[in-house]
Amino acid sequence: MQQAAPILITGAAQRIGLHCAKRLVADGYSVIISYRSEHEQLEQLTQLGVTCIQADFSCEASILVFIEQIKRHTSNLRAIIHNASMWQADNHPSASQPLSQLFHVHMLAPYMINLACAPLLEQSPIADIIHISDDVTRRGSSKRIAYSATKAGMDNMTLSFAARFAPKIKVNTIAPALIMQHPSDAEPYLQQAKNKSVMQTIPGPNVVYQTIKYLLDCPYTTGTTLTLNGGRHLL
Ligand SMILES: NC(=O)C1=CN([C@@H]2O[C@H](COP(=O)(O)OP(=O)(O)OC[C@H]3O[C@@H](n4cnc5c(N)ncnc54)[C@H](OP(=O)(O)O)[C@@H]3O)[C@@H](O)[C@H]2O)C=CC1
Ligand SMILES: Nc1nc2c(c(=O)[nH]1)N=C([C@H](O)[C@@H](O)CO)CN2
Repeated sequence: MQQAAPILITGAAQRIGLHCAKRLVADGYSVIISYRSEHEQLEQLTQLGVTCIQADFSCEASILVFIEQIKRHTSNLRAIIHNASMWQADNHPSASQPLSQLFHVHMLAPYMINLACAPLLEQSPIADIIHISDDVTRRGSSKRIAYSATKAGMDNMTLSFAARFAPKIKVNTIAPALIMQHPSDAEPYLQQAKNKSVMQTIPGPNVVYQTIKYLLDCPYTTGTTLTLNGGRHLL
């Protein structure tokens, strides 16, 4: 009897991806994650039965290696969630480095993985690709031009892949604003961030999981961006 098709979530050894991987396991899904660097949570994920595959998407060759590892591990997939990301500023000695690095992780890796793994998704009666983008693409970012531009490229890929893969595979974007803080974030920064939305809160990672579950469960939503920004666009 074929095992339930796993869900692949990239960059899930910490923070939002880790929370969503654990919730997917708790909800009965088989889960594969990618991770770039070692995290203490990897042992707990492994004990939960999660397959953890090391991958650095900053070069094409390592993306290809990762794809081969996925194909060796499973012949089918329920969903792919492209969560891996760097919140990188533009102030780098090499002018090209931020855009090149962020292009690889936010666009080239999802593009290559989607094309190569579509046949695995098509083995599932219902299949999803979810790009985790950022609400910042609505306005751009003066300090993170490369980050915002490559996330916008991811948004556009949602439209193209949704048209290409329908009706077997749904393709959607989740566009969060501030979801969870960093340990280094000071209270004045956090209060300033809360004031940027009418909801005046930092919701935590479960709102992303709730949105993922909606997309997994809804058979009719594709080519859509679901915004999780507390109403920032209203201010
Ligand atoms: N946190 C928030 O408030 C918001 C998050 N988002 C988006 O939500 C998603 C999850 O956010 P968050 O959990 O904070 O993300 P993180 O910044 O924690 O990044 C998630 C993972 O991506 C991995 N990663 C980074 N670069 C690469 C690479 N080149 N190859 C492979 N993996 C890589 C990191 O690995 P490593 O641990 O080795 O660095 C990290 O574990 C992201 O796409 C983010 O852009 C959008 C808006 C707000
Ligand atoms: N890869 C990441 N992208 C983003 C992060 C993050 O921590 N990692 N955080 C944000 C927040 O909205 C920003 O306010 C800083 O926490 C945006 N994207």
